[in-house]
Amino acid sequence: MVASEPVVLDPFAQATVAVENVHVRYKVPSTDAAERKRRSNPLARAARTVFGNDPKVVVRALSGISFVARSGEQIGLVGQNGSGKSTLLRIIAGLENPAKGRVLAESTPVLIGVNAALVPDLSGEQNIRLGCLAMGLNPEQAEAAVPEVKELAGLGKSIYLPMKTYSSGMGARLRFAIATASNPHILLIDEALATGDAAFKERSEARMQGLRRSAGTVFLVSHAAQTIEETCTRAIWLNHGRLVLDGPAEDVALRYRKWAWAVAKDKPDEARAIIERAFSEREQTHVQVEDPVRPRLYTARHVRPSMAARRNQKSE
Ligand SMILES: Nc1ncnc2c1ncn2[C@@H]1O[C@H](COP(=O)(O)OP(=O)(O)OP(=O)(O)O)[C@@H](O)[C@H]1O
Repeated sequence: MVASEPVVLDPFAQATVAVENVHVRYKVPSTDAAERKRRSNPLARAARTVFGNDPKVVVRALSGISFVARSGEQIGLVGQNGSGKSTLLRIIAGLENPAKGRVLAESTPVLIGVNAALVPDLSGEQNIRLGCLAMGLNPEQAEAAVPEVKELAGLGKSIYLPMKTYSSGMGARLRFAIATASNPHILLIDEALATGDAAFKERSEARMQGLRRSAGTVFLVSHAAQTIEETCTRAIWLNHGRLVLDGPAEDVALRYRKWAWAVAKDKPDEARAIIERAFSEREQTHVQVEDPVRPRLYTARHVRPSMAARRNQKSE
């Protein structure tokens, strides 16, 4: 009997984004008096008193984040305030460089609200054209996208008014509609859906489903575990910049909700136990992207005739 071959599943099949051991640190001034005392020698302390500079502390926004996103996945990022969700989106969008590690994407990721260079003095309609051009559409494509973006934003006559007159929710709706107009393969959304009303939520969810069908990858940051459960296929839970759990959206959202409940009810031991259990059960993803090895090209001056060829030359 012939032993059957082990089946090797390719975890990178249809990969759209690979995040490889990403670390992000910020060096920021701190007014903490204890920090001031602990960190400085008398000379530095005297200099700070004179020049008024606060000592710098390092904030570790992300520590060793690794995962691979694939086509058709809608990935929710959950975690408490300051856990690193927005930082991760900015790193994927290429707006910041990690201190260590790297991100590879198969096409340009579009981050809602930042990539679209909108101008407050222009009307919503003019901003649609501008935003579409900024995302790489040509003038004809931008013009053709206007009606659909207007309809998705659903701002009525306000679309003809300057954007500076919009409420934050109206601005968010327009940004969402513009960002999805270019049919990005990789779409990054930071709480955009939370700002819309019920009708807009329905339309934007339908639009996101359309994007998923067209084999894109959507990242969605939300504090609401329910939003993640309802709209995502997979979820990543971040805590203090570390990846706690990465798995099916329902499973991750359920555990995150239990943890948030324990925190809210002031049960730190229970909350810690939930995090530790999640850490211990987590399957560590090790991402290592192999750079293609370029064949070395030798110029003619490096090509030396073989010994035999040289002997033949001499004997002739
Ligand atoms: N530009 C920056 N300079 C210094 N520190 C920063 C900067 N941006 C983020 N941080 C810090 O990095 C950590 C992660 O912040 P981030 O905004 O990614 O968290 P978040 O999970 O998106 O939070 P929230 O849910 O409140 O939006 C925080 O401690 C924050 O203070």
